[in-house]
Amino acid sequence: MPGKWVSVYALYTLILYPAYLSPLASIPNAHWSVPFSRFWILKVRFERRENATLAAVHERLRKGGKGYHGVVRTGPAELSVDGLEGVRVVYSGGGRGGGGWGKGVWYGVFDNYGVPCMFSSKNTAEHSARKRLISHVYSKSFIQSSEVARAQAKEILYHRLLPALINEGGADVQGREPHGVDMYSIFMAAAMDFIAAYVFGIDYGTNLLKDKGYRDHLLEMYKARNDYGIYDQELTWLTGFCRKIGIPFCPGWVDDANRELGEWCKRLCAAKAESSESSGVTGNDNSCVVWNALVSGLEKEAEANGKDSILYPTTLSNMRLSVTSELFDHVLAGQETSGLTLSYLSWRLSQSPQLQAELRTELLGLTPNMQSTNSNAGVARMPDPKQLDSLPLLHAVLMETLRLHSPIPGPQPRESPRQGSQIGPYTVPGGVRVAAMAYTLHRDEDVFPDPEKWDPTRWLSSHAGDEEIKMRNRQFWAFSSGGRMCIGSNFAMQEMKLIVAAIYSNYTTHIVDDEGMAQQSDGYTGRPKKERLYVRLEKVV
Ligand code: HEM
Repeated sequence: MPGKWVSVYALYTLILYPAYLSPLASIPNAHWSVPFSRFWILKVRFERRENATLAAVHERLRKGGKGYHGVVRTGPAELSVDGLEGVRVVYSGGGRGGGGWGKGVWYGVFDNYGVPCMFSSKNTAEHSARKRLISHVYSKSFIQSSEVARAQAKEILYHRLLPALINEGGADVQGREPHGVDMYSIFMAAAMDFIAAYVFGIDYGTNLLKDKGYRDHLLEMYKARNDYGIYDQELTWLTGFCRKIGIPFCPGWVDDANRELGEWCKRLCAAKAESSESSGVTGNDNSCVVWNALVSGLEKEAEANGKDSILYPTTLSNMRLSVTSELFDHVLAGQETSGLTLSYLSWRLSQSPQLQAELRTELLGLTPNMQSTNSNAGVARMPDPKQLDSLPLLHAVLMETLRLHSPIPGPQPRESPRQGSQIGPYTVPGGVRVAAMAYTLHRDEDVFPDPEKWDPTRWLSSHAGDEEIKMRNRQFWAFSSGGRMCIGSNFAMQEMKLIVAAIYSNYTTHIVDDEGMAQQSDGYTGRPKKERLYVRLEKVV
């Protein structure tokens, strides 16, 4: 008899409830099996085809018309949302139930040294307290007027980036045939040098543009870290269990790479901590803007609230590692995203000499412009950041690259608040994993016609109406949105514009070997298949 009741209970909990009675049962399924099991979505994820698959599901349902409200069920307690309404509810706390959409265990892999950083912190209130400490130094007005950021950019662009293009064989040098430079590697290095300088000061940051050997090693280690994170994110219980009983679930070299990267950042922090540099010296490229803001913010918080602070358990009680964990995240988050965007931008521009010529004309209108000529050789000329930011074509090529080749195209999962929420007509109970993707938002044909085409004119008022451009800006999601939106977006935009301006004011680029660039990986981050891009640089005179 008990066997009968067990069967009834199993039938109810495994079949009837999830498929017919759960509040999620009225949401269209991405696959018939999703109410009962995660098997389908895990398979799609591990085969690295989640973005394209979910985009096709949303597209099919949208075209079907009736009954589609931008929400698709992807697992027993998982949803995928597409469209601005879902994004507003999940990422900006709109709709019934308001805020409280937090991050779940999925982001635990971004804890460094076992200590959370802002990016991985789960509790919304704690996250806001962390963000408040440093968000001012990442604001657009602060960055545009920062003499420190300007001095650091000048050093990196003129004394590292432009020389590296020549040294690494990409640029014409009299008497030498250029064989092409790996711009992917160069851009990764430039992005790291920029963010590391802003965090630690120029001397205590990195110099990967010069140190190609360590750059290659670092990129290899980073790759290992990225490729295996998915196991911990999706099979958390299994990987935890395997660790407990001593069974390795990923190759030893992955753990070694993670450990070495962690030690590398600890060394950067230790060197900074031991330095005698005083904070905030105007115009001194050795000022460590983010370090100063974070450390002084935490010290003030400790003084004001001590053990009562919301940051005490995870951060103030373990200051040194917490600071290291936070800054480690900034340098890694700031490197790959900007490096990928610049690589795709350069790849696209290299296919269009005409567009390069138009961009150069625009760049040479800067006062001063960044062209180095025989008469101004060796003079580092820095444009006004506001003027640089207002160049329409430069902005358009960057926005279009971030749209079509978003460095984070994949799902950004959040957990519905305990009290539940409402997305469109659907009631979503607490604890459901819900995610939107830049990949689908950026391919909405109504907003971006012919979405697979890289077309910067979509962003130009000379080619598109004001309302169209406004609509595109609203749908643009490369940096996410709401309280957990990218803190580095303004820094990234300025740094990338400076790098593009420095290169394209002086060179025309031609593709030598772009194998793999067209195959951007399908996952949380989108990297080109071969992780390299060889171009030849021709000096413009
Ligand atoms: C092209 C450049 C960049 C892109 C496209 C980008 C994109 C993003 C996205 C989509 C998120 C949200 C991810 C999620 O919630 O899963 C994010 C968060 C974040 N990004 Fe960026 N990012 C860029 C550059 C940077 C830079 C330069 C920094 C350096 C500080 C940075 C630091 C962060 C941090 C700390 C967060 C977590 C913010 C929070 O939780 O409040 N990013 N970024």
